[in-house]
Amino acid sequence: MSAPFLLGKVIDTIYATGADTETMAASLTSLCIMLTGVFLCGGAANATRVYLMQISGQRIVRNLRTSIFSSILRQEVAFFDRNRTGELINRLSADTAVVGRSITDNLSDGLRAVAQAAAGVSMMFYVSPSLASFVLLIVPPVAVLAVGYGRYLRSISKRTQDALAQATQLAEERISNMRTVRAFGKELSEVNTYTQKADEVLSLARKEAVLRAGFFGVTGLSGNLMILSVLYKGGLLMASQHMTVGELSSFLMYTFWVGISIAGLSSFYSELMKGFGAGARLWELLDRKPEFPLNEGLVLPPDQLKGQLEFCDVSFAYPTRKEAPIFQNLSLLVPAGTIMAVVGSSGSGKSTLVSMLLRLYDPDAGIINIDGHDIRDLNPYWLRSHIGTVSQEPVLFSCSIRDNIAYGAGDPDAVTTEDIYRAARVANAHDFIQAFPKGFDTIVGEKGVLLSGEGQRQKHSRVMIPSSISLALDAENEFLVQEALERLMEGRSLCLFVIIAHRLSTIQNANAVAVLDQRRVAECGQHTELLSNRQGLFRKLMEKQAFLQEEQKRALC
Ligand SMILES: Nc1ncnc2c1ncn2[C@@H]1O[C@H](COP(=O)(O)OP(=O)(O)OP(=O)(O)O)[C@@H](O)[C@H]1O
Repeated sequence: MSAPFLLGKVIDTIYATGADTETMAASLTSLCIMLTGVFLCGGAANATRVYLMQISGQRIVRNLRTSIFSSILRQEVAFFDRNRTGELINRLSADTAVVGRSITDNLSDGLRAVAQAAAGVSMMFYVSPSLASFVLLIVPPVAVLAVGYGRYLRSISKRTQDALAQATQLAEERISNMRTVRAFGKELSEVNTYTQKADEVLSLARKEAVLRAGFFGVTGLSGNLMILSVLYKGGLLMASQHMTVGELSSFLMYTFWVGISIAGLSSFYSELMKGFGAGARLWELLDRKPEFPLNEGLVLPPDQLKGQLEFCDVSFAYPTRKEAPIFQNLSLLVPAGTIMAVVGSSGSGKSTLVSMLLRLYDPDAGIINIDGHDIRDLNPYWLRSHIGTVSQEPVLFSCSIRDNIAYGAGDPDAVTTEDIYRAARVANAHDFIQAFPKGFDTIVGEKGVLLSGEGQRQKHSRVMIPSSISLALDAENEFLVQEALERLMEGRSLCLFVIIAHRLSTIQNANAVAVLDQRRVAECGQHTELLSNRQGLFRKLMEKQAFLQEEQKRALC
């Protein structure tokens, strides 16, 4: 006897024979044994399913996270001007978690619900195709409703994740600039701003809850409608002798079964749509092709790299501020083997010049050449590995000083302790690092300004750009940094230096000085020559500088 009829036949037999208590007991016992068997097997299968889904789910999330992180790190620098740290971190942690949930546990539950529903519906059709067709008339309107609901849920989920990303962005910025927040006594107002952002997330979550409740209500109701229609239509069929009691009872059971599966399916569908919403930005990130290649292009043999640098008619505006050009038709030639100091008032574009040389941004017009090669033809990875920079913002990772110094090397694992000491000595940092109780093993915090890890890397540099020696440094540190730079410049066979400098002592080491003003190189020549021009910009700049330093000194006294 075929399985779908089995249960119906058992009930029919009991009903038709007016079964006595023993027959009833025997039937119930065999039913219990069968159910216990199914229950135990089901338990073991379920446990295996949960375990496997958990493991594979975590693996999916891990793969998603690493692919996204890799995609983020490949993007051009302008991408990071548009997408801020906190937001990206949120994508990496929260969005991937939501997507992970929707495709792991949920997918397994969903597949089970689909299989259960499919089996239930097949049984219904097997027992009575006409009754099944009638009962399932409810499905098309529910399906249409589900599509609309799914779309809306997806958009809400996307908005929720966006709002969450903004909240994380705000928190990240404020926490990482805690000193500024404290200095201005902005703690309470920042808490209020964050609360507003958190409220936005809450109000979207509320909308989602209402939507979900509505949808679950409708699917629950549709299950009940199915049962009512079975009772109504099945009763008619039974009265007209087209259906037996057993068939109707078993049909009813399968309808229950399908009703429960539909509840499972709704939950699966909701989670899936939520995952799609949260995943929208992740797919965008994954699919995004960086505007610049990372490691493609021309690599010059070492003997061909002389170090002549030329900016020809360069015009540039930051992609996020196209309306405010930084350079217009800027031209500058730095012959090989010379040291060029670049000076200019704050905001005149000194750092931008360096960013362009490092090919973090491409000019909107004009060309930047190194030894006659347009830097757009050169391999950016190779180019940067030959340019050493000393940043005015010493960026340190939260690990030991030793690891921070080694980070600058091509292969940090190959760096010896002696290399690290040498780099620290060159950077004038060896003695004060040794003075820490844990020396080079001292753990520095995020942005724990102690020293720059570039010493290592500069060993291999042919072009070097120490950027602004910050005025904010106190007198002693400034002297140490100056001295370190001079030491770096002395003992090396570098072809070209571009120094971005404020101090005359640094500028004096240069063969020529370029003064940036009004989006171009306003003056260029030897520093003595430029200083002798009383009306010249350089002269004015240096006078202002001297005045500021005098002020600073007085403030220190
Ligand atoms: N990533 C960026 N996106 C948009 N604008 C930027 C960006 N970086 C710098 N700017 C703007 O470009 C202009 C030039 O900045 P840049 O940092 O190159 O000047 P600078 O001469 O190095 O200044 P300072 O001496 O103060 O360091 C400034 O108006 C600055 O606000």
